[in-house]
Amino acid sequence: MSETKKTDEAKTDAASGEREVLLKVEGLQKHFPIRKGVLQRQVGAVKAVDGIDFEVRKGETLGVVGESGCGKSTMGRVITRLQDPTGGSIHFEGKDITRLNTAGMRPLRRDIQMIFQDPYGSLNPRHTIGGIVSAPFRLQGVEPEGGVKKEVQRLLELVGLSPEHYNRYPHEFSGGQRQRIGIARALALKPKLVVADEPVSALDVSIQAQVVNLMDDLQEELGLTYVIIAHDLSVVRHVSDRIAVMYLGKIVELADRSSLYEAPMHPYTKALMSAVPVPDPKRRGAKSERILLRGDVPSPISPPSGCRFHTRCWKATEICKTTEPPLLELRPGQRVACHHPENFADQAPQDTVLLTAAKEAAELVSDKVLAKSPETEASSEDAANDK
Ligand SMILES: Nc1ncnc2c1ncn2[C@@H]1O[C@H](COP(=O)(O)OP(=O)(O)OP(=O)(O)O)[C@@H](O)[C@H]1O
Repeated sequence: MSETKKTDEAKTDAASGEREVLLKVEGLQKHFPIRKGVLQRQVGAVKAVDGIDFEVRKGETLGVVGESGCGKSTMGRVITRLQDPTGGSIHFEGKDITRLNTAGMRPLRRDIQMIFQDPYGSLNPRHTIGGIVSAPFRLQGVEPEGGVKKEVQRLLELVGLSPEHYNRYPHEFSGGQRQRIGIARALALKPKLVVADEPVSALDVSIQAQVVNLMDDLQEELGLTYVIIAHDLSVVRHVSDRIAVMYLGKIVELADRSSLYEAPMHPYTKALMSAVPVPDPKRRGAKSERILLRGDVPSPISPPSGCRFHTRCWKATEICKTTEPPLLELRPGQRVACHHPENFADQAPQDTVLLTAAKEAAELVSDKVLAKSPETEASSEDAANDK
């Protein structure tokens, strides 16, 4: 994806001012029960989201990244209350919305909106664009000033479409245009929080940046707050103020964008970052730093003990298998859950013997990466000696 318009400095400046908290999530869980037999007894649960804490401040963009199956979409659906959480709490503008029922949530539906990944599936093909974008007004019984049609046409212009598109049907539009229609619909009621689940991943790479830029411009114009979910960092890297990295239902790192890019601390973050192509010619050697993760994300039905990433991590030692690392603020604005973080002092220096899985994982990591931290270097030597 090409560069988005905003400069790094502008976003960093915006992030640095402490702003009011709009959304606060504590200990959030979403477990899907697995039932079996005639009596449909519960025999287990898919722990899609398994205890996460974060806040979103007014006017900021929080990017949420992680591989497929890490629980990002579930998190998005739970914080917008499209699904009920199993545990934990969600506060919006200081109000506890964790257990609000449909009627209780109705007024909040104006303030919290969601944009979905699939611009083809999320628009009803039998409805005109006018009908689709005006639906929120009908559902909420809102009559905008100047009438619905005028407001819808204004919204279409706002997202870069023509007001003449009002009577057309979704099939007449390209993927990028359809996503603009989805954005117009989400913005109709002037929401305070927009949760966008993979908003551009179904689109052609050439138009991904256009849609992300549009969202960025609209944020400035309308004072929106975003949570943008993506499976890799390339989409969110230029527009996020802060980024949360999710792995198997947990947040493993949460940091200001610049801290995350300059010095990622969780090995999983580092692996995700190494998968993003680097356009900078000065870093031509970067390709050799690519970290390949072995296998898929383990099952969220029975996640690995201790640190959930230990089965794929090249730094994992015994403590990683036995003790879950807490999400700690190791540097201001950078929270990490790791016993052996990158770019920071080892949190369990006494524990140096690598697990077998780590030795195997290390084979997929270039020497350059392993050599970056003295602790890893020592551990990889141990691994080599162990063989
Ligand atoms: N309704 C459901 N019932 C049972 N399991 C579910 C349900 N929804 C999601 N899951 C499971 O929860 C886990 C997390 O899924 P989720 O879609 O939230 O992940 P994700 O990180 O958004 O991945 P993707 O990018 O593929 O959507 C997966 O193992 C998924 O199979």
